[in-house]
Amino acid sequence: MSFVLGITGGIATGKSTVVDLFKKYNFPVIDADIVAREVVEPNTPGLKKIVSTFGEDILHTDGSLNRQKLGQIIFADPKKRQTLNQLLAPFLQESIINQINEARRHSSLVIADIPLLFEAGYEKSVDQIAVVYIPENLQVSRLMKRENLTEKEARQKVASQLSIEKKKSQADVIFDNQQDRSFICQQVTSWLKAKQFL
Ligand SMILES: CC(C)(COP(=O)(O)OP(=O)(O)OC[C@H]1O[C@@H](n2cnc3c(N)ncnc32)[C@H](O)[C@@H]1O)[C@@H](O)C(=O)NCCC(=O)NCCS
Ligand SMILES: Nc1ncnc2c1ncn2[C@@H]1O[C@H](COP(=O)(O)OP(=O)(O)OP(=O)(O)O)[C@@H](O)[C@H]1O
Repeated sequence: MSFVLGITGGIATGKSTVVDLFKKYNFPVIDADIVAREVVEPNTPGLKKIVSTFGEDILHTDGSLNRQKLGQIIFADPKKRQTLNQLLAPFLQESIINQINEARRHSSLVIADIPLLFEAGYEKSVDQIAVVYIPENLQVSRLMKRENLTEKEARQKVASQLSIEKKKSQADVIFDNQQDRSFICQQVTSWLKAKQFL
């Protein structure tokens, strides 16, 4: 029986940093952000639904999705964000669950990197949930730095998700990313050893 560890956290709390460590140990990773790109590639039913809801203006001239424009719309408007989430949820869920099941056949440990794990209800699809945690003010400052945003823009993005404190309170495992990368690396390695995956 293989074990599925769901990894989540808030935007810019360090999920990719943690997931990269699992990749270094060669554990398979399902990345929900990649799946979210695949289901809206040109000529997919997902993209057709987006166009029928948000209009042709949401496309680049080559017919691909203008992600920046859609991001600007949905991070500023909770109703439109909910519309997009509901519209994509079935496509995302089918693909994520299929990929998890496929990876389970080849590995004793499967990592599912799902930023919106709690918001989208994937709790039952994984065996344990790890939350990559930093306090909100640090989250805002790392996000501002990474994406060159103003504080207002960064706080708007952070507010579009369940708060990091609520996520932390629902976690089975907490990876604390407030210090340097060697500290988070130690926590991941300890978890792998405790679970006898190393
Ligand atoms: C709005 C979109 C087009 C923006 O694309 P962009 O390339 O700029 O960002 P990217 O996809 O890399 O997402 C970056 C981060 O934004 C956050 N995020 C993405 N979508 C949402 C959302 N609907 N609500 C809250 N936060 C979100 C996540 O933390 C994610 O890791 C894109 O994020 C999208 O299609 N979102 C809806 C799909 C979704 O729910 N993705 C998350 C999978 S769990
Ligand atoms: N321990 C750390 N110390 C300082 N900076 C860090 C640390 N961990 C990550 N960062 C930086 O913080 C930012 C967010 O990290 P990362 O991209 O891993 O987060 P994420 O949760 O995957 O983000 P998103 O979901 O938004 O893609 C990046 O610019 C990264 O370089």
